[in-house]
Amino acid sequence: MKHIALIPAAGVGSRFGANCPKQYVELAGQTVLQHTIDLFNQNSRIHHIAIIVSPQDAFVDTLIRLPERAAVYRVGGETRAETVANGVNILLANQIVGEKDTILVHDAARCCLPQSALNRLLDTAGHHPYGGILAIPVADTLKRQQNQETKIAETVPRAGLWQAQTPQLFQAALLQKALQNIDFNEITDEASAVERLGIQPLLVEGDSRNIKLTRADDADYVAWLLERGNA
Ligand SMILES: Nc1ccn([C@@H]2O[C@H](COP(=O)(O)OP(=O)(O)OP(=O)(O)O)[C@@H](O)[C@H]2O)c(=O)n1
Ligand SMILES: C[C@](O)(CO)[C@H](O)COP(=O)(O)O
Repeated sequence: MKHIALIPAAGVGSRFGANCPKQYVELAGQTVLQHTIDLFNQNSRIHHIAIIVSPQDAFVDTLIRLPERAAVYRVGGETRAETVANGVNILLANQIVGEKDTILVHDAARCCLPQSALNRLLDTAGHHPYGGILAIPVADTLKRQQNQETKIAETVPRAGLWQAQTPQLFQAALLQKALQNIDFNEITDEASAVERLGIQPLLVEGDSRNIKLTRADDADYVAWLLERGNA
């Protein structure tokens, strides 16, 4: 059984607001996507790294150094879920991944994933038939807003609530089935698609450093984390 990393990198980065998609912004000496590719390339347990970009991507060929274990697939979709579904389909159709091999879906924008968290996910969920995801227990008090207004409707009890991170790891055939015949706009992570099959993936303790570069004001912290190195 092999572990394959699938990196959806077909987003436009509208919340980040740079003059190119945020995965191609340079932080700590190289692009965000290059940092993400390299962190999987540093882990000998990862057999292949599949980078899924949009068919119109104008950056990947010039800005990314591909390690031997990695390949680019130009099958990105309109939504993150569609990008992942297209990626899983092409990997299975071309027998780059077998049905029982695991796929670790990881946001290109989470370029600070520590190796310790990646190994914890592989150790805990790598052989589990229902897979698992990195996540961290919610630490802040949660408020629900009143309809569209910026006033508090209620405080939501946080006990038992976790924030989902990536990687999200599943056997390839299960992930393909979960992403078939669904509304991609309703799916914000792979686990929620698998949950719809009545399956309960594992929650594996993530790491607060595994943040998703989302807005411009995340950039300084992400750059600082990258400069320190990820253990
Ligand atoms: N159609 C899409 C949309 C997103 N992604 C990827 O999914 C990851 C997480 O998405 P997000 O952080 O939301 O990135 P963007 O969609 O680019 O950002 P925004 O929503 O601000 O436009 C990113 O690596 C992004 O490139 C993708 O592959 N295909
Ligand atoms: C998959 C994810 O990173 C888990 O937290 C998140 O749901 C992606 O959300 P986005 O809005 O597509 O960035």
